[in-house]
Amino acid sequence: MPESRRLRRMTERIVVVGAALLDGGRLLAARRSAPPELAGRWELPGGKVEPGERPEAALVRELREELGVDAEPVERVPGEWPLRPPYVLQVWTASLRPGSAAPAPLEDHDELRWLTPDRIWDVPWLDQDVPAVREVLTRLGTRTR
Ligand SMILES: Nc1nc2c([nH]c(=O)n2[C@H]2C[C@H](O)[C@@H](COP(=O)(O)OP(=O)(O)OP(=O)(O)O)O2)c(=O)[nH]1
Repeated sequence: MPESRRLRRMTERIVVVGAALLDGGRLLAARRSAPPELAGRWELPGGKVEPGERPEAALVRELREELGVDAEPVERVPGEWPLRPPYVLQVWTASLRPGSAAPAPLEDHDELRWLTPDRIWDVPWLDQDVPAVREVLTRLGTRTR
């Protein structure tokens, strides 16, 4: 690992952006296919913010790579949730831009599901995502679309 990256890891937290992708009051959940310890559990699609990258830009990039969609970040969901150090999860609500393809599980996931608020807990979310999803849920139907 380059020295700059090593130092960054020692001294800083690295943000993972998760997208609360919303459509018609439903939230998109994605089932991880890897690594083995996370496979089968559900998460908010997204990924690591690269050095120098704005989190909103990382979110748009990750959703294009993982789901093949053209997404627009809407607003930050307040809070920050610890993952395996040095990672922390931050969440933005997002919507599909007009003309975007429908989400498809292109990489990292093997199933996607649009969940209505009453169905949010039907899937086994990653333990570390539960508080973030709970926060998203409180905003569904109020601050969204
Ligand atoms: N995307 C995402 N990652 C999560 C969530 N919850 C959680 O613990 N993680 C973990 C899984 C991974 O260890 C890390 C994010 O890695 P990733 O594999 O999704 O991101 P990436 O595409 O940038 O990764 P990489 O393969 O380039 O290293 O955060 C979540 O809700 N969304």
